[in-house]
Amino acid sequence: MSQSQQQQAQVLTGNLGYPRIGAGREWKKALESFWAGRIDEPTLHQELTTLRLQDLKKQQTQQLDLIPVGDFSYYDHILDVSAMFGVVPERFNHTGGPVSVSTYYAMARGNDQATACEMTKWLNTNYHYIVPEIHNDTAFALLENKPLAAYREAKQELGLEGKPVVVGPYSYVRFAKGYDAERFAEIVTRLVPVYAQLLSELQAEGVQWVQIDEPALTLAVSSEDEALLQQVYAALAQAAPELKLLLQTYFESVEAYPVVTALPVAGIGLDLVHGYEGNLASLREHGFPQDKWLGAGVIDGRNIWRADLAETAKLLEQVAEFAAEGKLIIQPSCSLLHVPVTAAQESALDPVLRNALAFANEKLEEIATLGTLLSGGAKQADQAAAVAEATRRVEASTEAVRLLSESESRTRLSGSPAGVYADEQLLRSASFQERRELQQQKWSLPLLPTTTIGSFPQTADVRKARALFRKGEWNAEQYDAYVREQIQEWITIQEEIGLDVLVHGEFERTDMVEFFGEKLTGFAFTKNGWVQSYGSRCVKPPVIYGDVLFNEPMTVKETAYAQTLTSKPVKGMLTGPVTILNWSFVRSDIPRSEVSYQIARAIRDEVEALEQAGIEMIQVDEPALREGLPLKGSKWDEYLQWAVESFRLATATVKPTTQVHTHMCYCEFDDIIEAISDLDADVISIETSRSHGELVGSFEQNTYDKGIGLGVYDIHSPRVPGKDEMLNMIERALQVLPADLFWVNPDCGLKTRGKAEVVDALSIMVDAARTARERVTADSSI
Ligand SMILES: CN1c2c(nc(N)[nH]c2=O)NC[C@@H]1CNc1ccc(C(=O)N[C@@H](CCC(=O)N[C@@H](CCC(=O)N[C@@H](CCC(=O)O)C(=O)O)C(=O)O)C(=O)O)cc1
Ligand SMILES: N[C@@H](CCS)C(=O)O
Ligand SMILES: [Zn+2]
Repeated sequence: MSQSQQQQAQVLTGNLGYPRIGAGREWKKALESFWAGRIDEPTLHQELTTLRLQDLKKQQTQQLDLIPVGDFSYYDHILDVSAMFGVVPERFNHTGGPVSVSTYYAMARGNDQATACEMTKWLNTNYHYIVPEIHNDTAFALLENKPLAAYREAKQELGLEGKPVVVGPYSYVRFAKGYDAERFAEIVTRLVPVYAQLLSELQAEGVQWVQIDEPALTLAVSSEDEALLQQVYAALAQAAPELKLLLQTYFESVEAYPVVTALPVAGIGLDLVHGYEGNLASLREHGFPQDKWLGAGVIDGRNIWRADLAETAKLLEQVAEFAAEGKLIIQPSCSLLHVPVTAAQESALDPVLRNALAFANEKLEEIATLGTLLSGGAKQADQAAAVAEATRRVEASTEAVRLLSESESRTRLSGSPAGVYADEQLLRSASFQERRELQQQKWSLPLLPTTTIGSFPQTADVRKARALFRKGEWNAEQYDAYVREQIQEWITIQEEIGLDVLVHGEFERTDMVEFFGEKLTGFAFTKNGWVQSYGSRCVKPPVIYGDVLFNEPMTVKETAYAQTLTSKPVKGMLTGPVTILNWSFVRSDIPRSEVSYQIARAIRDEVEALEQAGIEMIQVDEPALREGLPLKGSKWDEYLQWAVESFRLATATVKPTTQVHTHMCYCEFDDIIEAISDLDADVISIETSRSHGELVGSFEQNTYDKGIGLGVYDIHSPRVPGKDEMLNMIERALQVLPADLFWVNPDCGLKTRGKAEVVDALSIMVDAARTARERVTADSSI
């Protein structure tokens, strides 16, 4: 939109963040080439600059008023803030000045000298950020002004008046670790001058709008924090009075709404999709300040369905009532980092479904259309017709998708209606104590049994084999034979290493969710619907558009084959219903709980099929159970009830001697320990090592009374830890947990690692477990 049009417009349009991976995952390829030494640093900069500018040009074509700059990253945007403010842990030996690319990547991935910084889930998403390590006395300094550099580049190269984006001080410190909770306000206050400098430099450059992301404002905000926020934002407003600060919240409704909306900023961004009820209730109860812009997040940044633009326009009109004339910004509900780049490449998809999809680019089109519609003007009739047409298309495609799904499932989905399951479907037939004895007799495992989490390296070779199969150059027999070879090789390796419970290695799987989705009814798959999960690792979430149904056994062939190769137990490996749900793009016409129960019934069929095939140790992974936890505590009980019930529905019908395992990673466990215990799994393996043993602490305060494996080494780093390091982890855990319930395992699956490092690390792990075993046995015989 031109400057003069903008002046006349009654509303602005904006974006909050754009996927950084590129439509063809160019970003991932550039990063991985650099890490592998295939390209040098100048080439990395060049390739990422090209991509960054392309992304901005794409947004420019939509003629949005507020286009974010500085949201692009070389790895993670929280790590960018840490690098920018000199929050570099001592072990990386940073001696001042801007953080180098090698130190930046060492913080993210670790190197020979130093372990990586911890990584954890970004609120309730499948995106993982690098956790800032802040100590009580950390000194902050603005080592470089990244948003300013991004703004200058966009202006020089594209003539774009960008909107720099930065995570705000309150959220940055809340999502950091390493300081005492009572020092929180002091640390945030210490950061203020640095933010003030950053903003005043932007102001001096002539920047108009700055987006400050404060998603932590959707979490519980204490009264002390309210006072802190007032001080912080007063200081920032004073430092850069000419800047228009857009205080952006997302993923839920704002807490402390009256305080937040009274902060001295130019605009407040609200999520009107995932925070719809709460934010609308606050708008109704408290109104909206007439001196501020209201950023209306009406286009869903977390799902991939086209918006019903007529409905959205109605919502916008309703919301516009609260804002002063001409002070509305139409936006996505959050950054578009969480959706794929474009649906335009999905030509292989059923046209019915393809028509129903909107990825990042299509969402920006939707925003632009809404902007034109709400801005009025001479072409309003044309625009209304365009919106009506878009709406008709959505309605038609939604109806078509429903019919498509129903025709597949109508005759097959029978039994209890979702959510109403009898106890025999949800409860194991014996208590954990009874099962434990029976299982000990059956399995005769040594004290501190060793195992892994499921996957072994998905090498280039494994991926190539799958690609050949997909392209039709290999037939199913050739591909199966290749997978069997891999299984055989790794069963031998596991036996040689001396692990107690083996796995088949998951070589046949692209991804732990996509693989199951491909075999169930109700799922569709994109070709290029990639989303960043962490660093250069991407996932392609399946699309659940219909009722989910089991068709035929999905994992029995490979698992049973692996079991024929060894006398040691082979653990079956499944993904749990809540994780399949949370890592998919889910239909929005029925409650998520219902979809979860549908998946649970399908997984139960698989659990039973494995058991019938003689696989009597079965792991049902639920790494996304915690991620799905609502951000508001008031919504936890409802979620946990159906999430736990789904897991039990999937697993409870097995024999008492069948050992059910589960696994979780990348998350805090303290606050859901009770729910984890309610899953009634016989053994849980969890990630611990990247949090440097802190998680063990959460078990100190809680009495978890079932089998538990605490990860003893970080699988995200190529670094192979020494035996003493692992032994320390084990012995630290044994101070808290009874030895006869304790298992020894890595943090998570090993699919991202190379063969040599896995063999080394697991051999050391088994050695460490043996030593720990000897010590425990010696101690107990004294
Ligand atoms: C445990 N984790 C998972 C999360 N979410 C999931 N949905 N799945 C998970 O496992 N969230 C939390 C963590 C995040 N961890 C990871 C770990 C590893 C990855 C990863 O390795 N991603 C791969 C993509 C995996 C995949 O689908 N591979 C396909 C190959 C796809 C591909 O690249 N094809 C090529 C062509 C290949 C050729 O011709 O040679 C192409 O399209 O260009 C496969 O195996 O077949 C990644 O590469 O990023 C993700 C999350
Ligand atoms: N079984 C899976 C769990 C990842 S969370 C794996 O090993 O990759
Ligand atoms: Zn895991």
